[in-house]
Amino acid sequence: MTARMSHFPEQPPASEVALGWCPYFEDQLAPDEAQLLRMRIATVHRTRLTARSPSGVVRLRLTDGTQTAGFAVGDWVLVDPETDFLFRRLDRRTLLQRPGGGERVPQLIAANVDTLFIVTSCNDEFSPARLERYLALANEAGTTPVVVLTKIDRTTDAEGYLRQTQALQRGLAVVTLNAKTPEAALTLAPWCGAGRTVALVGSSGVGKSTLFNTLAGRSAEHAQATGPVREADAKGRHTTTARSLHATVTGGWVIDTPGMRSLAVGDVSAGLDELFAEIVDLAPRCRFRDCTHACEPGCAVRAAVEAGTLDSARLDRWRKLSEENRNNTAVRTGPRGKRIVKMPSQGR
Ligand SMILES: Nc1nc2c(ncn2[C@@H]2O[C@H](COP(=O)(O)OP(=O)(O)OP(=O)(O)O)[C@@H](O)[C@H]2O)c(=O)[nH]1
Ligand SMILES: [Zn+2]
Repeated sequence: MTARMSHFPEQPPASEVALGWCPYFEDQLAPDEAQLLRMRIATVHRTRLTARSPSGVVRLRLTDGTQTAGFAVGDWVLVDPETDFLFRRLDRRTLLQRPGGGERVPQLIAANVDTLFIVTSCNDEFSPARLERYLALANEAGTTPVVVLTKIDRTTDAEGYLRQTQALQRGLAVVTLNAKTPEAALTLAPWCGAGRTVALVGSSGVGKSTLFNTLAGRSAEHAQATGPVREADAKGRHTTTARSLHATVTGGWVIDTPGMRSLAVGDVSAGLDELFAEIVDLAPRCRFRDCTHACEPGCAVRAAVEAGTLDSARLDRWRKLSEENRNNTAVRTGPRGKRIVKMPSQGR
């Protein structure tokens, strides 16, 4: 695969499909909605929304009482071509959000992200427990997690980090790279092709900004271009706004919002069953249906630990996360009718 480096400065997408439009959204259209523009939310502000289409970025006109907090960067919306009035938002394929406590509504971070790059380094920062929390978050949001192990140039044991990471979830994609080299964009290209949307999460200092600049085709000298840009609003005035939906050098999109960067590990944690599938699979073989795999006789999970086929540290981490999950479940209904499960913001 060859990276198209000509995307800098940012080109508008060639088509809606190149912007991420797919049958999932097409199927939601009523016959009389065919003439409406399909646009993707690029920025969300307190009182205004901007959206992107192959013809450029516009500030949407909103009917009185529209709550911008109900929109996320990456959302698909239908827009009146004559007036730029926002008609309606389409259902999301995936949603990353920070649950609000008590009466507070959840804060929407990014929608329709296909792949969540979970970034960590091949050094002391590496932590299976932290990665598992991010994996639970990605699973819950409906995005495909890919673990990106950076600073491969600083370790002699890249294989070891790779092996430990692959053991964390069945079928998990893991890549190793030096984020500072241009080849990093090629390594990530399989997830960043035309119409694909990605986002980056991870602790401070693991290389997210470096990777973002590589993906968006920005050299270190132009890195400040990731900050606020001046943009003409509907009345022609210039306002400062942080662009949040950026073209990648391989034809995809990378979402970068402040909320994305600080997405706390442990804000969300369903997706645990997908993460700990090997334990879920063993559980029906336990003598008791409600076995907690702690001290019950006839426990197939503990038998697997004794037989050496299941790591006891892994079982400990499963227990800890599941317990937190039970103690902190906020019973609410998610956007797709899914239960949203809240965990305390441990380790923040
Ligand atoms: N040697 C090496 N250095 C790297 C690599 N990735 C990042 N760095 C360096 O690590 C430091 C931190 O990288 P950033 O990209 O700023 O990390 P970040 O995750 O964006 O950090 P925050 O902005 O604090 O969240 C910088 O000095 C990078 O140049 C890598 O793969 N190899
Ligand atoms: Zn058991």
